[in-house]
Amino acid sequence: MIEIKEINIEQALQKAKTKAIEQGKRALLSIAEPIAPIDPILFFQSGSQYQVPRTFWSSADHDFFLVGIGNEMTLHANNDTYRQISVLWQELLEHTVVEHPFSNQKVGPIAFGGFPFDADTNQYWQGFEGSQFRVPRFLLTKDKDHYFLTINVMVEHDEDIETLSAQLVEDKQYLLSAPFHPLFTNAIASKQEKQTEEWKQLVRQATAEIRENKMSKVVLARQMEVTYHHEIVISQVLEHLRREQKNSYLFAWETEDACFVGATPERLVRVDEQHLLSTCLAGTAPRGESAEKDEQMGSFLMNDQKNRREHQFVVDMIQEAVRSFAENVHIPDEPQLYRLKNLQHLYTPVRAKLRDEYTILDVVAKLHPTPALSGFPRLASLHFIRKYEQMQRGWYGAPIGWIDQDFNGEFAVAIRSALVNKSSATLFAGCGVVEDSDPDIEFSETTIKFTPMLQALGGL
Ligand SMILES: C=C(O[C@H]1C=CC=C(C(=O)O)[C@@H]1O)C(=O)O
Ligand SMILES: [Mg+2]
Repeated sequence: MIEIKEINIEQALQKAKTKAIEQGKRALLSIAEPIAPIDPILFFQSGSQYQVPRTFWSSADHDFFLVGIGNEMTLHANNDTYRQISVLWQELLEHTVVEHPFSNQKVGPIAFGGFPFDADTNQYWQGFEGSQFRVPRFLLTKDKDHYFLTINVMVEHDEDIETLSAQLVEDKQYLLSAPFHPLFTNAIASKQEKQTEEWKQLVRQATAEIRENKMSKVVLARQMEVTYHHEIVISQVLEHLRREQKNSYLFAWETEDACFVGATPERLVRVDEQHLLSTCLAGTAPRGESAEKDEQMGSFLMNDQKNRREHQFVVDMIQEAVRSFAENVHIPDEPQLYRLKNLQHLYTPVRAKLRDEYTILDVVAKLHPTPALSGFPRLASLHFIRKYEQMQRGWYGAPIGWIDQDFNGEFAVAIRSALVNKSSATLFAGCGVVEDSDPDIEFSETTIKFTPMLQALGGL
């Protein structure tokens, strides 16, 4: 059995080598095969053995996972990031040999990555400069009950195929059969919310500027620093998030010494064969302790003018943007409730048919940042954030997701997240400030928004 697969890998490698010789440039080989069921988090954990960057993605219903081990190729763009990533991806695909028969599955060449919140500031986190998309060497796809392993490997014109093939088979076997390492709880050493009084003062300043008509809404973020007694184990964090944060995308993006990880409820856009799904998610209330209280909180949220306004800015903007490149746009008139473990939000789905001349990256470029993350109007609110917010957003609040070779894919907005660095973590939370925002209420809204990550990291 194994022998047959080895021969297949060798044959495929040979094909890629021939392409590399023909094109005078190394070629990417992408081969995929069905595999026995394996837990995506276990697969992610197995990758820690190799000290290579890992990536993790789960859809909000936790039915679809993409887990990457290693970094075979990075697409990196600093300027004109959306277009550049699109061009780099197309170029790479032209040098790719795809060997698998699964046309309806999300396997083969897939790039997973993110954009910075504000590409125009150059205030990046270390290791998260610009926009980066990664084609992992090993990619696990779990689509409901179907499991696949893709191997992506760059092949040189003079590649030693026998050696490379043996290495790939050995690594693959390790990754698919690694033992489960027991998880432990990260113990918290210290916790500090940054500049809380200054932050409330900034909310006051924002409401004042809104009343002066300088803008209508601005989303202000704050951060919390937490340190632990041990190095944080990302698979442990993901396991906790998978258990506790239903209705949320799970993501992790590792660099050499950091990891950006989170569980966000906010879809930016999904495109599947030009079927577009976007989401307006803004306006927040806590969950009630009893069913009755929860209902009360929900109906308060549905009827609260402040939250409805916060939400409507997002609906209006996304509606206008989607209409500019799609047909058959469907948007319900009224929002509904989107319930999470610690919070409930106002939610409006947007469905449309993307015109053929556009791809998901055009949509991301146009939608980000929505008024759920910057405010409205976009430029005035971004100006306020750039000038006054006392932190670097980096990839927080920015699009994170994946694209396949046909430009199908999905992007979430990276909120409810943390930047983890060995034994410390920076958590992020923001909220929409409108004319009648109360600084104390906005402050407690952001406090609740820290909770999911704080719990997952072991800090509560
Ligand atoms: C900016 C965040 O949330 C946004 C998404 C949903 C609801 C929001 C709100 O009600 O303020 C925010 O716009 C965050 O969680 O960091
Ligand atoms: Mg809010």
